[in-house]
Amino acid sequence: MAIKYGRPLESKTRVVPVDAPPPGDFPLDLSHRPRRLRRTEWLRRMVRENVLTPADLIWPMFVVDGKAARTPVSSMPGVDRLSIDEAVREVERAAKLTIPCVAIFPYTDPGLRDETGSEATNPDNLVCRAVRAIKAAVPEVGVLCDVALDPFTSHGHDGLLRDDVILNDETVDVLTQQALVQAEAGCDIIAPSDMMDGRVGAIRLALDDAGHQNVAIMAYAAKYASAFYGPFRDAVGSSKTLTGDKRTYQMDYANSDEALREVGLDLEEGADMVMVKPGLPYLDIVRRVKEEFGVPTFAYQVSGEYSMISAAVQNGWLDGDKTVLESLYAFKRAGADGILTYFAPKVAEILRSS
Ligand SMILES: NCc1[nH]cc(CCC(=O)O)c1CC(=O)O
Ligand SMILES: [Mg+2]
Repeated sequence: MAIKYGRPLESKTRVVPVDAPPPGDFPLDLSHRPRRLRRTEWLRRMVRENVLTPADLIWPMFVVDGKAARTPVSSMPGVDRLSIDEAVREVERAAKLTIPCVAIFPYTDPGLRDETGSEATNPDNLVCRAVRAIKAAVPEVGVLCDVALDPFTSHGHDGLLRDDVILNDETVDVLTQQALVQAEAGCDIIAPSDMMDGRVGAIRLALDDAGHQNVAIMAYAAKYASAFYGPFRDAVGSSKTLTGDKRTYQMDYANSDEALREVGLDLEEGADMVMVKPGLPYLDIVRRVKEEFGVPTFAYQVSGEYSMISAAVQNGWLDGDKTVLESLYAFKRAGADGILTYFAPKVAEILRSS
């Protein structure tokens, strides 16, 4: 892949200072000169250890009710909420760019949100309608759906809330129904992002009972309670109503061994793939998970990471293409098999043109 940098320093500047020691002291008697392998683009390409391709990308999109509508998410420059017809067009674009999979997140009308997130299990909710339309138009692209109640609850939490406590087992029951309506709509990958205990096993069992043996599960297994999710909550419309934080179910960012226990449990319960989230600040976790389990391991470059880079690019402080490529190569280097990123279409275009 051609990353174009400026001309090499040597060709612009005189390296040897005028009053350098006499030329007889050079060359140094070095046994190793690692720079030899960095000398030219063909050589750098030849020894490159990791490669990023469009097949590494999962493209998250936000859908909204309406027709021919795109509404910008103000805290995510360049990202719009899409009406279903617009989302279908973007998935067609994903197909052309050979992006294998998209992830669909709904902005649920506030009037449809309630205490128990009942819209989550409506077989005709926005997500299910979007999935049906996408699979009908572009069946060759995979569709992943988040399982969690936060886009549907009036309080913005991922689970059922009673006396300020997020109920685990009762929530798992609802999530199982949510997964079923999504699978029924044609979703290929169910991705529980709620961090309730035992939900992967319950969902696997329910999917199998309903004949959905081929629907895969990508567990948000090591999902941390993170401030980097802020812009996403704007996008799905849960930030204004969210009461408190999610630290009783999402992980403490001070922990690392715990991530391995969480991943181990989700795999035992039947997860096909696991995810670490957020992304860049948690590459140590990606590396540990990949080394310990050797299963398909994904990372989510979350909304806050997207917005940080985009804001700096908008200000002219960072070069967008180079920064985005570098950030995604970092995931590959850490051992990720793929990355959920809002930069997916942009990156696929960069990769295609280089
Ligand atoms: N449970 C829902 C969910 N699924 C993905 C994200 C965050 C994604 C992003 O920030 O891009 C969240 C938000 C949260 O847990 O509060
Ligand atoms: Mg867990």
